[in-house]
Amino acid sequence: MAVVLGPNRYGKAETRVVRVTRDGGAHRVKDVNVSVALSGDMEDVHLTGDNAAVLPTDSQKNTVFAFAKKHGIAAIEDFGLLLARHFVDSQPTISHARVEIHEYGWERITGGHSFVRSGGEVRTAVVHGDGEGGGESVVSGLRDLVVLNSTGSEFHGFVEDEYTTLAPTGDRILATAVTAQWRHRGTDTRWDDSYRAAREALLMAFAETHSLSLQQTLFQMGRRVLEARAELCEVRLSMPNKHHFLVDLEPFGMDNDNEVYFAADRPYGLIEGTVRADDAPPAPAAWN
Ligand SMILES: O=c1[nH]c(=O)c2[nH]c(=O)[nH]c2[nH]1
Repeated sequence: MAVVLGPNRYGKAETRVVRVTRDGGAHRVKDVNVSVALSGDMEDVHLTGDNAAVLPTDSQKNTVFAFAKKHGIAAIEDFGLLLARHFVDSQPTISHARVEIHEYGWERITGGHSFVRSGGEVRTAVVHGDGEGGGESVVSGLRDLVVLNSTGSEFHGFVEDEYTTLAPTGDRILATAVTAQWRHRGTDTRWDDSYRAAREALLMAFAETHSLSLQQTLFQMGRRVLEARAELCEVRLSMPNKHHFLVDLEPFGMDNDNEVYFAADRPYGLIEGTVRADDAPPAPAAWN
């Protein structure tokens, strides 16, 4: 039996960078978490310990900080593309770069330099690049977008076996924390506009769908994003069903007309799916 090296990659994960841009007294803050993973000519380092092809992960981290200073951080997709191109184009031993960036939003409170962390959600981007002339792909998205409908949600007509105790309902709370990724057809995109519109489409679809299941809501959310944005071709959604159970108040002589709920944190149903345009090109590296 011969033993061979399989697919591999390496890089500095989770470099946390805060970039302050000072326009006079009005500051702007970009708060990001950058993970780089490089691959290429890495047989020797694994098989013999020869590091001649290895750009240290420490240098990768330093590059992230230096690029934040030199180029600033515009849309995280732009910053990811800059870094991916740099690593592949400057290093003969590196043929592919993956850069994943998470962004934490800050809103100005008052004056020029006081901020409050906005929402709980995190904006995400994954960029893959093979260097100049090679393929590039971008997947954008968000995590932890927490939403709740206090009515407009039903769940009934489901399978009932000998273990089913769930009562059908015509009116329940529907709540979830959306993780979504959407893939771009190309890289010539106004990333911030695209992100804002996709996020808005997700929210509007969640709010406006009279839901018969979280699965149905999921499909409507993905569909709305694709219908709103021609530059996008596929949406992947992962949504925990954050169950809210009506509390039995009868022992206290009170009724409960959908007013008092117990918000359970676990277990939760986990509803996941992708919604695709029927002309979507084959999925690129950033998607998988
Ligand atoms: O929207 C729902 N989908 C399910 O598949 C499911 N299963 C369950 O117990 N409650 C729910 N709700």
